[in-house]
Amino acid sequence: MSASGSGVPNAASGPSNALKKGFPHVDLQGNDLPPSPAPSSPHAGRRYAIATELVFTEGSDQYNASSVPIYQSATFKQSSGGGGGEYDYTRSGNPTRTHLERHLAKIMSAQRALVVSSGMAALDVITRLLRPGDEVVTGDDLYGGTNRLLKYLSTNNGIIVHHIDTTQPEKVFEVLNSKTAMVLLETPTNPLIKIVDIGRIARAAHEANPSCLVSVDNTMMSPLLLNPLELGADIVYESGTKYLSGHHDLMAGVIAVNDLALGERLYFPINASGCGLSPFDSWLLMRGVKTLKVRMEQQQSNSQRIAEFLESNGFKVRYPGLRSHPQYDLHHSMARGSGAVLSFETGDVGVSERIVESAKIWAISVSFGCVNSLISMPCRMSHASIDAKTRAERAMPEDLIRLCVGIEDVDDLIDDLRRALVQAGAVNVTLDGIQARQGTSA
Ligand SMILES: Cc1ncc(COP(=O)(O)O)c(C=O)c1O
Ligand SMILES: N[C@@H](CCSC[C@H](N)C(=O)O)C(=O)O
Repeated sequence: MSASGSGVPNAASGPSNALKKGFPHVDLQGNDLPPSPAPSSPHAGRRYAIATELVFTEGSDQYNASSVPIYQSATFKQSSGGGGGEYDYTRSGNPTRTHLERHLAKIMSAQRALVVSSGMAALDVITRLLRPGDEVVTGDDLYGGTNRLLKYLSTNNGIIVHHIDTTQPEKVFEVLNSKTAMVLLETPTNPLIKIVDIGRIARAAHEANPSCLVSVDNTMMSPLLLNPLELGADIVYESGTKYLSGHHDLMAGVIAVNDLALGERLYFPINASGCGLSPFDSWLLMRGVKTLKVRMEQQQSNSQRIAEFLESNGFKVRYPGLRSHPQYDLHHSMARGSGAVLSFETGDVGVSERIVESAKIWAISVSFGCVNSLISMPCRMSHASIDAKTRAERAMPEDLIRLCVGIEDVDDLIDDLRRALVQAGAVNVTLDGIQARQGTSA
């Protein structure tokens, strides 16, 4: 529809070329359009509770579209030969991506957010801040892909990587020094669900080297449950493939910072390499994030019931919602919930394999954060890129089963798991119920 409201563009009375250059908002048919459609959530910071902010957006879309338009365009016409338009080329910037970035910055309580093509692309962008000779201090339980990228950087780019048990801050303090350029933390860790004291380690890292960048992978928690920037981190990043989008229909990575100069340093490699998120995936992620709270709440309450079911039947379960978790208090001093990933041991790799293969509702799949429940064996799947010797040194149980809990009916999930445990021979069945087999659980 034309801005005049007639809906019929008048091509015959279109402006001259000179006029078009002089009036950038006049379209080819001569309609005087509202300003360049750059929909956004322009207010920095949250004004409402997160449940509201997740769905609430304000924009300057010319047609007041409720859902952000997908600007599926590689280039943007300029009003003069000197360029200068808000957007020129989608690798450098795109209105749909900007809309998402501003929305995420608000939700993540950050001054700036950047969205890229995957969680690993986000870490790649962050580690491009490093120079040969720089030291990185990180955990000994990390997502396999993170471990792989760090190994690549230490083998090929002269970065010195220290893998430390970050659940013990004193061990971290021993290696921090003036060359520590980055501390890279995951909490809870994937897949051992270990908890890291972000604030304590961030303070020590900044003392050792004031320009050290403390980066936190917040994928397991999402901004709904944890805001690492508020605990002293400089950079927070997440795989948007997981909870932020929630449906396993896209790959994305999100980086958020409060320091705008740091944000510019991170934007540079995104534009230079071209890993910014595509317009369509930006739109999908924008749609997905609106339901983060309802999804996560259901996933968490299901997880709590499932963790209690397994523990009460004699399995060693790792989940921060269980009082038996050795860092229960630390986790809940930082986070507003326990998340929806848990892992447990059976004591026997063969038994674990049979459980995974006997489950029906639980899909055998890597990843987490989806509305569907997933089951996997990290040592064979998500963490297979960590060699067996390193896995053993880091005490990763080969029989570990990871459950990534979805939004299904929790009784159905428990029934399916119980049946898989029985079918796999993981439990003794008596009139009183089931119990993990003697010697199979810790
Ligand atoms: C904790 C964690 N961080 C980062 C990533 C990387 O994300 P992506 O798969 O979107 O590259 C993953 C999984 O892939 C992960 O589990
Ligand atoms: N083949 C992939 C495995 C991805 S694992 C995805 C996710 N982070 C998880 O923990 O399940 C790879 O080699 O990266």
